[in-house]
Amino acid sequence: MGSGSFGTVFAKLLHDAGGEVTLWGRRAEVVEAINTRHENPDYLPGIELPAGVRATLDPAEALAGADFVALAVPAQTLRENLTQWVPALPPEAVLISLMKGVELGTTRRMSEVIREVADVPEERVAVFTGPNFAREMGTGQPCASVAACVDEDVAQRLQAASMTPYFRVYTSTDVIGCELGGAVKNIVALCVGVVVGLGFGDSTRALIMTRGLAEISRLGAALGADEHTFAGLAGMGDLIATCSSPLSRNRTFGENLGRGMTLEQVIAATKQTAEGVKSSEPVLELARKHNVEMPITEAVVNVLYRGMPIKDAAISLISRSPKPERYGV
Ligand SMILES: NC(=O)c1ccc[n+]([C@@H]2O[C@H](COP(=O)([O-])OP(=O)(O)OC[C@H]3O[C@@H](n4cnc5c(N)ncnc54)[C@H](O)[C@@H]3O)[C@@H](O)[C@H]2O)c1
Ligand SMILES: O=P(O)(O)OC[C@H](O)CO
Repeated sequence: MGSGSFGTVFAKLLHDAGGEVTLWGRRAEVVEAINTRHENPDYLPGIELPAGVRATLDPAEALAGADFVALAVPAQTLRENLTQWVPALPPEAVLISLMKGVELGTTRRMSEVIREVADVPEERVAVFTGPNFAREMGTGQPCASVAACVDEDVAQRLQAASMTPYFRVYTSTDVIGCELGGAVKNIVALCVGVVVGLGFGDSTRALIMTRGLAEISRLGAALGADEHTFAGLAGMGDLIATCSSPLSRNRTFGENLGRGMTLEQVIAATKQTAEGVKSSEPVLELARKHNVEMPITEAVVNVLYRGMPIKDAAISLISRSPKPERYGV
């Protein structure tokens, strides 16, 4: 459900893994291009989609008879979209979140929004997350991800439905950790982007990534995640990919800010979803509720929403009081 970059490439993956897939899209020209040209020219130009991946504008048609319903809309529109789709959801279908965000206003993770809106038990909600750039997956580059569900059997079913010769899937029952890894790395990538845009090198980048992982782990521990998750694909793996790649929309957003563009200019230049921008405030709110320090997230929020000049935010980070490295973890 959602035919942007990731919804489209996930449909291809499920098809390549042997599934029968129908993709829902909201724009007629995208649906038409997928069905006739086997390409999504707006989001994945140049990537050939299998003829078996069919697209439709009708959510009920896409949902009919589905074993898995994968949700790939922007995190902040999920509640509104899913509310409309609930009457057409097959009663036994597993709902998969592909989204890496936290809801503004409620601080809910995507799986929590899904459970609330669709009124389903946690055993029917899974999360699929890892270091996966749509364009790289779309060209069949070797990649891996994590299929997470509190019910190990459901995680294994999703694993079986998404493994291909080019794509490896691991299972996890740590839904909280997997979701936090995916959502908070976007905020760290925004910060890394700023650092890159300012012209700093790999030492500074490694500093932000490492301390970023420390604050993801602190929040995870406070929310009941398994800290081992953050050393895996959904944690460190995705952090490395997103903070290192020019393909990342979040890193690119930060880089444009670091180069001196105004926030309005960067927003206007960003054509795809950079989840960290809107998720930064709810993540900070979540951290405050649980007495967790997240200085990088706070610096990002200060720059994006509180008018703090980048230079002041940088000084606030580097001049924090001296601490042992394991502080708070
Ligand atoms: N692109 C990637 O490489 C990648 C990888 C892993 C996870 N994700 C996650 O997948 C989710 C979707 O991101 P994406 O990369 O596909 O974004 P995208 O910007 O490429 O596509 C977003 C899609 O949502 C649609 N959309 C926008 N507003 C909508 C609304 N109000 N109602 C319904 N549909 C709407 C757009 O038309 C588009 O089809 C994000 O949470 C992202 O973090 C993306
Ligand atoms: O382009 P980004 O920054 O949304 O990152 C995409 C994926 O989450 C990378 O795993």
